[in-house]
Amino acid sequence: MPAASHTYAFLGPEGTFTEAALLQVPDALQAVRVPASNVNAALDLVRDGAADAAMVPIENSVEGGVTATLDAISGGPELRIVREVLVPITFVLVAGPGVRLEDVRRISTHGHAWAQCRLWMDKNIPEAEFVPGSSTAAAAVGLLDKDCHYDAAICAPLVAREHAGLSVLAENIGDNHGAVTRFILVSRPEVLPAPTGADKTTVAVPLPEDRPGALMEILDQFASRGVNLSRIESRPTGQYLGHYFFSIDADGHVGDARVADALAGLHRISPATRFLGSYPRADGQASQVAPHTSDEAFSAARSWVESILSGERPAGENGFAASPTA
Ligand SMILES: O=C(O)C(=O)C[C@]1(C(=O)O)C=C[C@@H](O)C=C1
Repeated sequence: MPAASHTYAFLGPEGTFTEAALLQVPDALQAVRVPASNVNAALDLVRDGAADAAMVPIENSVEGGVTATLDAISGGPELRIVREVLVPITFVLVAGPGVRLEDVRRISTHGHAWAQCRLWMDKNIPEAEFVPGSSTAAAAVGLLDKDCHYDAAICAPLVAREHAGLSVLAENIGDNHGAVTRFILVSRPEVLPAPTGADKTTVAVPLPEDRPGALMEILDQFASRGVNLSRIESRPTGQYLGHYFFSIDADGHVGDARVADALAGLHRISPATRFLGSYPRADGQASQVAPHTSDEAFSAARSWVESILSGERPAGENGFAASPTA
């Protein structure tokens, strides 16, 4: 993990939910924080060595995966997820001075924010037109520009509080009041956080082509080793029509024997599988491990095979038959 004097990039500008996620990382409070205009730009700062790590959104409880992030970390020079952060999401509708709710037609925000306020919009501003913004905060700050071509923005309450020129037209406009976005802190590939017992592992697995049951085989690598999946999404690789990869979050750490064995299985099936990191779960929830998938069970199984190969008398050679002297 980067030390306190390091540099963190994030999807900016100041006031994004991504910045709120970064501010949950204790090191980041004293560090240099560099806002980037999009997810790719934030990750490139890490790849180029200009930042030690970048905070980017990956998943929202209402709208699902942030495809810009899923795609950006799965291609290009390798990166590693070193931490995840959860942020509760609350939206406000803001406008410049003198604008009334009934005047609002064109509204700018991030696509994921717009998707989380659809029902409120249908009910309150049915004629609303979405103007895509690079982030919620960028859309809000854009209202202060004299050439702004939209009437209002959807952003975090904090942004409205920090800019005197913005007034709140409506509060709590998200359709799901329990919405949460998950963010990841991404570093260069040499970083691997130690196992904690409550970890998550992320991989990108290209689907082998023209192979019936390939997805079943991929899923079976996890299922047969007792590894739970918390997210699986298919994304086009972009190479040609019909070529997909799966972005997968699994419970556990690559240092856990069952996870390492599942990853080795994935690599046999799909050699271009990309390991994207093992890192502590934000909710601290420990993985459920069945006795036959524990590290001890894997170690005992390996020793048993090795003893067979070495010609030693394998422990438990008497097998399961009842001993005649028992
Ligand atoms: O625009 C922001 O404030 C962001 O941090 C991005 C983002 C996202 O990508 O989902 C983060 C949280 C909200 O769900 C809406 C937008």
